[in-house]
Amino acid sequence: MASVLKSFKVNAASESTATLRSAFLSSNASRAGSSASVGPFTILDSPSVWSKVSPYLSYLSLPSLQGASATRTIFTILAIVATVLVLEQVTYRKKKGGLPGPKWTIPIIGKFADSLHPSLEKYQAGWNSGPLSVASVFHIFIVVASSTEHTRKILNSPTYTEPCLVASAKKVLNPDNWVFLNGKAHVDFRKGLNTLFTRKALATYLSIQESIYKQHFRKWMSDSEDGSFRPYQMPFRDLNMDTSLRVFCGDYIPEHGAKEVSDNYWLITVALELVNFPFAFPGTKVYKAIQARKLAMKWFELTARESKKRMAEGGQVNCLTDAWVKAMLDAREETSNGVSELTSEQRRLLVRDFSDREIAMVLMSFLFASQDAMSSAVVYLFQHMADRPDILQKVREEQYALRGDDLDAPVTLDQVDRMEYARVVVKESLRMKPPVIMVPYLAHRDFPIDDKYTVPKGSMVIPSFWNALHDAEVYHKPDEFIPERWLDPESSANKGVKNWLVFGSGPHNCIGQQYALMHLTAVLGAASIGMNWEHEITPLSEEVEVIATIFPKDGARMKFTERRRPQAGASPKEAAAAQL
Ligand code: HEM
Repeated sequence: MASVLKSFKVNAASESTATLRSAFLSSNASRAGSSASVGPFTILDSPSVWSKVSPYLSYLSLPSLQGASATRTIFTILAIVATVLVLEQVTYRKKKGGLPGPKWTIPIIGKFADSLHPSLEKYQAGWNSGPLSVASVFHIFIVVASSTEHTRKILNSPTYTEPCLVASAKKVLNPDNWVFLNGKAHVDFRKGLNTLFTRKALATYLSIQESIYKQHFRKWMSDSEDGSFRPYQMPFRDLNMDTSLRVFCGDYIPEHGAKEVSDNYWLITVALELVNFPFAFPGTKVYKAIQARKLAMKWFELTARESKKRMAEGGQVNCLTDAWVKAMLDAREETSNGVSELTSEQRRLLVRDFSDREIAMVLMSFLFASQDAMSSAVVYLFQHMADRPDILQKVREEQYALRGDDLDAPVTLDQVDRMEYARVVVKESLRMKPPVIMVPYLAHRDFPIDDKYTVPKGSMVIPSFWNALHDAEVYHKPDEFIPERWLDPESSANKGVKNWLVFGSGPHNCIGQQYALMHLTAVLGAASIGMNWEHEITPLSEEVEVIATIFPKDGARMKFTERRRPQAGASPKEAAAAQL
């Protein structure tokens, strides 16, 4: 989402934290300046402090306060504050009902301190405390769901819930971006985008992808020439960014434009935090993210403009934007000719003229939704494979069998479809380490989530996927990497489709999932025959860092070398087993 598009990152902005900290420190400092050794009552009672406070009261036109004795005023203020604090606790306890969670909420900030250092362990403690648990951060009442049933119910109850992005997302993405639509408007818009993920469209994207993978593989191998291990989290991210930009925009964006978008995109990732400085003042993370979005939008609008021109001239579809523009042109033409295979509904959705800006905003939403999730998925895919050479060997065997003698021939979508083993490896990797562990939704009305508890209107309600994807009843030995569990159609894993929540569920489920699975399978296939790679296992390799999505805490330290071609006449099994 972004990360994760809707990924709930409870990691506060460092500058907002800094602001809070400095506000706190400066308030302490001023107290220290007036009378460090006395308690707060005495501080505020002291004439020097009162002389500072009084002009502000007069500015606020509070004559009654000016006239009253300082002590009475202070007690009045304290009584109001105490009432507000008691009310806060009473409201929290009422909303909490009998659910697990802190008995009392820390005044005003709630679990904010915890949210500064999110960790999988802390989340797990909450998920394991019950199918529903609660917390509060800055008066936002949060209900976290950890069971498959509750999670699915939240995702599939659009009359009660809607996705709610972190506050900064609207500023970063533009409030009129389609991802903020709900209900029928959302369903309609989304139907129009389905045309971007048809088999025909995916085949076009695949032809772009492989050459980009190979460029990155070459770089990783050359960087590893000195034999040292390096963290590969960012290089994996770069591979995804390059692939996404070329798949979405083809060659409409020049090399330097793609670099500009890629270099600046990180500013967007880091601004997607639950708590950010509320105003996008220059220098803040949100401000920087908005500049990064403007820059990306400039290139995406250029893509839309140029694609419209080229497609109108009968050009070939070379990227996702072309596929969309062509579908719009075809729908319009077929409608005017009266011959169309499209349903009237499809025509209605496609014939409308999408402006360059609207197209650019969709591209922006795709990049935003995919970049962090895909990066996390690729990191863990390479890490799992390096840690399980026996499984990588089976992946290779399948690749050698499918590709035959010509390992340089471009891979086809039909071949990717037949990469059955690589596909289950990808599926297992996503199950073990789901890139998106939860997505924040908002209860826009009282939401009876089960027969015992109703989520109060206005609460944040967070479906989380980890427990569903590690449910021992569905996934035998859930913490072991067993791709074979997916090979038997009768296995509990295959029968437990309701637990497969990697891409969410319901009206907002991931629109890009077919493309994501195809991309991950193709990357794995190409890497397995082109490279050997090793992972330096450190004490932090299995520790999970939550940065919108999840990453190994040591940044995935790896090195890559070229994998030579197998000997002529070697069987796929021999080729896969050989040290090449
Ligand atoms: C491994 C990669 C990916 C993962 C794990 C992932 C996961 C998710 C999840 C969990 C959601 C929220 C679902 C819900 O609320 O029910 C989501 C939504 C979304 N994803 Fe993905 N995603 C991935 C890749 C992609 C890609 C490649 C694209 C675009 C090309 C994409 C576009 C979107 C969009 C646009 C939404 C919002 C859909 C809507 O609101 O209707 N995602 N994704």
